[in-house]
Amino acid sequence: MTLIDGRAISKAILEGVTAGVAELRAAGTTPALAIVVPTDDEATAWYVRSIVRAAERVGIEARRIDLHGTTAVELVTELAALSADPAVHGIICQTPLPKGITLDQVGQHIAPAKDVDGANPESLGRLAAGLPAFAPATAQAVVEILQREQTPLEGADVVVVGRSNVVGKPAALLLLAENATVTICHSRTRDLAAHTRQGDVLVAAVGRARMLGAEHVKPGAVVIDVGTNPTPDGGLVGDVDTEAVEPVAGAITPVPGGVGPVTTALLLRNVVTAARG
Ligand SMILES: NC(=O)C1=CN([C@@H]2O[C@H](COP(=O)(O)OP(=O)(O)OC[C@H]3O[C@@H](n4cnc5c(N)ncnc54)[C@H](OP(=O)(O)O)[C@@H]3O)[C@@H](O)[C@H]2O)C=CC1
Ligand SMILES: Nc1nc(=O)c2c([nH]1)NC[C@@H]1CN(c3ccc(C(=O)N[C@@H](CCC(=O)O)C(=O)O)cc3)C=[N+]21
Repeated sequence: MTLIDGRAISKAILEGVTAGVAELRAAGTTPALAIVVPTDDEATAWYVRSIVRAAERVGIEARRIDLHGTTAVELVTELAALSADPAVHGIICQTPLPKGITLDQVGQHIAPAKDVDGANPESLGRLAAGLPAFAPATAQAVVEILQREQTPLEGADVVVVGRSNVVGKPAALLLLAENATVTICHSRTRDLAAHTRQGDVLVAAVGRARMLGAEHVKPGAVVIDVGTNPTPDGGLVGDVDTEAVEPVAGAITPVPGGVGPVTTALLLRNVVTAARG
């Protein structure tokens, strides 16, 4: 069983990002990311700090805009202003959003060219149509990890558990583009384990601590655990019961140290892509 090292993958991606930033700066452009934070959620705050830290290291300017308890109108106005600001190349709007506001709604006001976390439904549509678009960084991280681990995807049976617009759905579209045979499971799926046991690759994006056990995993499968569930003692666990699955799986991403750090690196890579225009 291989424990996949997400931090090492993140480091390798960030080296490429640093080189890309240097090129842009030499040509007179300082790549800039706007991070809109409409929540005081603690897990989100951690993610934002980690984006800002990584951005500083690679030379990307990170502008943080705190809008706790904002209204839909205020949020949309801010996203539209950032979309029109030539000094801003990438925009990410953090979730969760205040009650009654959905990311699909406000995401429409992020210009697709700056939509580095794929929040605009237009970006998701373009992704589905096979047109160039930014995918959410987390969904990209799933595929990037599989590719770097040299997991064959063409013709492989890949099972994604979860169908959110941020993770499950775009991850399934990206895997389909790699010619995998993709099954998407969700809360209404009958006999989840019967499906997940077919997966040469299993992607868990549910948001339920340690929900998937040994009975859900095909022997030798590569398991990508996207879940980041806070524990009462301030820790973090995935959607997969890693200890139970270890004797069955071929490889697995740990939580922490798996998909999370790769997500941050890919978000910044997207900013460089956006800044290149
Ligand atoms: N590492 C990272 O970078 C990131 C990690 N995450 C983590 O990934 C996880 C998923 O996030 P997100 O997609 O936003 O979550 P959502 O809550 O939006 O979606 C969860 C999905 O899981 C499905 N689901 C819920 N319960 C079950 C069940 N019992 N059996 C099968 N499917 C079920 C839901 O089905 P239905 O559609 O039917 O309701 C839904 O499609 C969370 O732990 C989140 O913290 C999220 C973003 C980034
Ligand atoms: N629009 C939007 N896009 C997101 O991608 C998004 C979001 N909103 N809102 C919040 C969630 C959460 N999320 C994480 C990313 C990285 C880690 C991460 O790197 N975690 C570390 C550990 C953190 C710790 O130890 O506490 C790791 O997994 O190794 C965690 C969580 C992205 N999210």
